[in-house]
Amino acid sequence: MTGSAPLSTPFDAASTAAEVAAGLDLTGRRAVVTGASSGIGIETARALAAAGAEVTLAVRDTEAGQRVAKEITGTHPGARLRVAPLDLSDLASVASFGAGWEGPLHLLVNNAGVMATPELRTPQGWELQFATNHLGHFALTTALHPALAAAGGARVAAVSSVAHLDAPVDFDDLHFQRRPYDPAVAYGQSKTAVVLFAVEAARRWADDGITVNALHPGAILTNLTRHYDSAELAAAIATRGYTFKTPEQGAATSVLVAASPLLDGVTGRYFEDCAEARRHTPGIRNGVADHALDPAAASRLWQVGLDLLG
Ligand SMILES: NC(=O)c1ccc[n+]([C@@H]2O[C@H](COP(=O)([O-])OP(=O)(O)OC[C@H]3O[C@@H](n4cnc5c(N)ncnc54)[C@H](O)[C@@H]3O)[C@@H](O)[C@H]2O)c1
Repeated sequence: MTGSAPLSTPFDAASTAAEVAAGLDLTGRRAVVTGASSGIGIETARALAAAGAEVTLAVRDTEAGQRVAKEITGTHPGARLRVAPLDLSDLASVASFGAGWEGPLHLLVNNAGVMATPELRTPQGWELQFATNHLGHFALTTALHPALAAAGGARVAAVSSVAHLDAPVDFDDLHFQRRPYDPAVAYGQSKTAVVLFAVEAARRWADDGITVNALHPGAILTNLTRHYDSAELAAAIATRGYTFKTPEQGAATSVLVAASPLLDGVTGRYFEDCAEARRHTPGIRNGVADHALDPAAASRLWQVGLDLLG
């Protein structure tokens, strides 16, 4: 993030993934979309495939992934889709996905996520939202780094959330062993970690030609919110001044960040509604928190990830 005005594009909150992808020719590009069996991930994969990319749907449930691949091929008969198993909360599964990847990878969309799940921890005892939303994607992206570097000009889109505004990373209690568990704070912390990951990866991988940006897709009714009380959710959305988008609109910023030439060379930034977000000011609808762009926290989190993953 520079001191200059935030980067804008001809697209906005109402734009759809198809509109952002229109005119793009991604023929010959290989893309991975995590969590592409549901919600925003489906529409991200659809738009990238429609633009000619070969898209791997990296999913926990491969039967669901196959159903989505079939449905996308129905709407776009030329779509080139693969389905591969990936469970981000299981490091062996992430390692297996990374080891199985052959050749360059041009576009990686770290889209999968969980929110306020009934299960709170992984078998290692890690807080599940942090482990899935951040650590799993950290492990995946670092495992795929050679493939990204080999692509020349690869892009990583890291799907965060406006919820990052609610919680910096608490380095003294990442897994809620000292403080009472609060699912919303845990989700917010995990999404701050996603932005910090983008900041640090952008810095580390600039010489490899890899750009890494984070984004908030908007508020979209998907399976994500199924563990949440709907009245509580609607109130939280209204308090923030948001209205709901469709999944097609929700995928627009992911497609912009992953593939649009409008963002060539742009790295380490945070986008929302198809534009770079302003620094957050309390009381104003959107923005990115200072705690999510802090280079010292980004560097520290990277080391924490390496230590946790061994
Ligand atoms: N829907 C919203 O309002 C909203 C708002 C802000 C951010 N987001 C973010 O957008 C992304 C997509 O969310 P969505 O709304 O489409 O939700 P969704 O629940 O419809 O999709 C999430 C996907 O992630 C997958 N996933 C969950 N845990 C996984 C794991 N351990 N390994 C692999 N895949 C896993 C799910 O199977 C699903 O396919 C998430 O990162 C979410 O946090 C969503």
